[in-house]
Amino acid sequence: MPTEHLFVDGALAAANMAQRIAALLADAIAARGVATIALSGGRSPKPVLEALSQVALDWDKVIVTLVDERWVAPDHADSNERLIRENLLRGKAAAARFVPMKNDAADAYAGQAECEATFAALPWPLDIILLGMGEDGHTASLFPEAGELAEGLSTQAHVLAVTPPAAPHQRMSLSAAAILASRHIFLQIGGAAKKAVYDRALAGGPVEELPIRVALCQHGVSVEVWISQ
Ligand SMILES: O=C1O[C@H](COP(=O)(O)O)[C@@H](O)[C@H](O)[C@H]1O
Repeated sequence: MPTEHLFVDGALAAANMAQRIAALLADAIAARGVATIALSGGRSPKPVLEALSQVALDWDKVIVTLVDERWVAPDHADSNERLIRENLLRGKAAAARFVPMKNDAADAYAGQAECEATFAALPWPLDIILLGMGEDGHTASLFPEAGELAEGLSTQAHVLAVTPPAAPHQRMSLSAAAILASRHIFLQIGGAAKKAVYDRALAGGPVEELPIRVALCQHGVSVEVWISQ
């Protein structure tokens, strides 16, 4: 069972979560000299990224990367890299090393081999993976009904290119195996609709129906779920 943190206020959840993440990053630096965190994009992480950017930490020893990316230019409004650069990699956190998923390939499929080489060179297991979840139960870019879902759930590669069935842009996503090659998984759940999906995912069923079950229905990695209204 995941550990649940319940908040009525999203800002309070973000502030507490940032402190918890910073403490784990500091522990990792103390233990191994380096800390690694892979972050989600979308709307949910912005407040926690802003809070984290103001925390005092040996940020020059922190590697920041993504759990998924939309295959758009890094200055595009939908770019997850842009979200991280604008909200986390500033202030105290400006010294962190950012490893992008997006490269210069024309599409995500053409960029997959280079991205895999980049991710294979990271120090696994990653210390923290911060997941989001869509109301369709997708996490990272492991979408229900995507043509690449079976591959994403079974491959031992770190990343794969994905075409979402009902969302814009080709994606690059961590595989299920890479998500579970981590020391701590955090999941952000905001609002009643996502909470209902989360409850359904916890109740059990096929991972293909709600891919967030990759993180929730396993016993190898500790999972903290941060829930706000
Ligand atoms: O497309 C994506 O969606 C999920 C959820 O995003 P949110 O806007 O509902 O928070 C996100 O976790 C993922 O990284 C992103 O690429």
